[in-house]
This record gives sequence, C-alpha cells and structure tokens, in this order.
Amino acid sequence: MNHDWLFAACATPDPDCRAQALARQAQLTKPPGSLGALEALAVRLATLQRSARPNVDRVWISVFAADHGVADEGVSAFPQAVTGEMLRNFADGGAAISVLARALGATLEVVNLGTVNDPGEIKSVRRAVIATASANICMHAAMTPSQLQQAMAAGADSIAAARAAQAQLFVGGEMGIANTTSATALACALLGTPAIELAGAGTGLDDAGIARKAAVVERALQRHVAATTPLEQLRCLGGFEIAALTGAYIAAAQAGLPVLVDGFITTAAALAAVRINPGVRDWLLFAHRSHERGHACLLHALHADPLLQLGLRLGEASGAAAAVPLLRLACALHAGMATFAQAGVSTA
Ligand SMILES: Cc1cc2ncn([C@H]3O[C@H](COP(=O)(O)O)[C@@H](O)[C@H]3O)c2cc1C
Ligand SMILES: O=C(O)c1cccnc1
Repeated sequence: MNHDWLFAACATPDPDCRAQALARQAQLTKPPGSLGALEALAVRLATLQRSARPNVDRVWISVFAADHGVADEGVSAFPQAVTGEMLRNFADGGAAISVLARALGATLEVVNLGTVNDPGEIKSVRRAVIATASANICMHAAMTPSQLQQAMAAGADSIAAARAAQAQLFVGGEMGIANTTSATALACALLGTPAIELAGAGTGLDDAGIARKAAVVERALQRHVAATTPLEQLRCLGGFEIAALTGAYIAAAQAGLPVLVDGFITTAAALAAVRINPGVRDWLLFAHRSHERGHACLLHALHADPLLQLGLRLGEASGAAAAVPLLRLACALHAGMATFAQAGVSTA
C-alpha cells in the first residue's frame, strides 16, 4: 500500500507577498488594523496565492458522500437512507449547498464514495464508490488499508480537478448519516479526549441520545486502542468521506491551493491531515464555529480562529460557503481602497 504522497512536502507561503500585503494595508485610508479580520484575511490570501491582488472569484466546492456502518448503533436522529437520497437532492439543486453554491457562482462537485441506498448513476455526481458503507467502528476498522487509500486518492482527484479549473479556493463538504459519530471518534483518538467531552447532537439527538452516542464512541476507541498513528486512527475510526477530505486537504496544501474548512466533521478531517503532514496547516482558513459540541475543542487544537459563529449545524460545506463573501470583500478592500497618498488624506 503506497501512502508516500501523503508525506510529500506542502507548498510554502510566500513571505515577500506577505510583507508587500502588510505594507499595502498600512497605506490604505483607514486607521491601521481597523478592518480587523478582513485585513488579516487579505494578507493571508495574498501570501498563499503569491499575489499582490488576491481574489476568490473562482471557488471550487467538493461534497463527499458516504455511509457509515456505525449507523447500526442508532447514533443518528435520521435513517441511513438519507445519504443516498441527498445525493439526488444535491444533483437536483435543492440541498442547502446547492443553493449556496449557485448564489456564490461556485463550482459544486458531488462525489459518491459509497451509500447503502445507492441512487446509481446520476449526471453531475462523480461515482468513486468504494463499498456500500465503511464498517461499524465498534467492531471493525472502518476501512481496509486499500479502502483508505482509495478514499484519500478520491479527495486528491478533486484537487486535481479544482486546479484544472483554475480554482482560487477549495472548499470541502460532507454528507453521511452517522458521520458525526465517526468524526467524534477520530477527534477523541487524535486529541486523547474522552468521548463524553466531544459527543454532540449531530442531526438532533436529545441528551439521552448523546449519552448513548458517547458510549458507542468509547466502545470504538477501546476496540481500536492499538491505532496510534494519525493515519491508522483515520483508517480505523473515520469513514470514506472523512478520508477523502483528509486526502483533499493534503493534496491542496501540496499544490498551494488555499482551503476554507467548514464544520465539525471537516475540521476532524483537517486535524488528521495536519497530524499526518504538518505543512497542511498553513493552507487552512477556518470559516465558522459550528453548533456541534466538539467543534470548539478541535478548532482550539488547530489554533484556529474561525470567521463566523452562526449556530449552523448542517455540514455539506454550508458554513464555509457562508464565509466566502467575507473573503471576497477582504480581497475587494485590499485591491480597491485608495492609499493615503492617492486620496490626499493625512496620516497619523
Ligand atoms: C436531510 C439531511 C441533510 C443533511 N446535510 C448534511 N447533514 C449532516 O448530518 C449528518 C451528520 O449527522 P448525524 O451524525 O447525526 O447523522 C451528515 O450527513 C451531515 O453532513 C444532513 C443530515 C440530514 C438529515
Ligand atoms: O458541524 C458540522 O459539520 C455538522 C454538525 C451537525 C451535523 N452535521 C454536520
């Protein structure tokens, strides 16, 4: 099994572009620092895109869908059939991310990695089916080594497609009933945190449901206590779409394509990516803090300060899509504001 590409060097952000962008921000007609996070975003994007005038007009969104054997443990408020049904909804344009992508003029790629209720060929859904579902993590490793490899390669394929389309920003999303359980188990293993601290409501569990979900996660952690590397933890506790996201984030960082991370599940995949290849961290921007209980802890572990906190708890890349207009405004301000000299405005 060849995982060598995962450890190849990531691109390095350009310190000269950073210095130039900081110098320009200091000359724009505003008190220094007064545009706060919008300034930092413009400087960050200039550094990552190696450009004096960064922009995120061309946004690529990939939503990875897959089912999870751990759904058998009754950990979701919704039935497993929803994953496959939502594939058709994505394709028909009715899902939240379909609407958001349209509103942003972003490209939306949907990838079917394996669903129990498989809708079959759908125009505009990429089939990269690995199996009907990952295995129940309470009993087995979620994936075989070969399945892990396939899933991560499917994520890297999306980055190749995004680059071919000259995307300036990559956004990953996910759809998979019970995947907050898998993401919680992965996060607990990566962070060494007990399940009860990270388990949350997902699609809408009540307190008793959350307690049962935490017990399921603890069983999975016990079952896979021998998994001590991040790659093994991902293989044993993750799922196809989570591994695809991890592969996509690593490939994006290696290609020098900035990434905007979405919610709890994508952040768990991002933490796995950073643990596997630490150079990935430079390429990650964080869109929002989701309502899901464990998200704050994951963000803290990544030293991430997300832009928004809107009480979203959907996934599908919806929170990242909601933050794209802020990135665009940051770029527009950086490019379009007059300097003190140009406008004849006195400096301090
Ligand atoms: C109709 C519907 C659309 C969704 N879109 C994203 N999710 C979100 O909810 C699921 C995770 O929550 P849990 O672990 O509790 O199952 C994932 O599919 C996630 O993307 C959805 C869930 C539903 C029901
Ligand atoms: O934050 C998320 O990504 C999330 C939370 C709940 C359900 N699905 C996704």
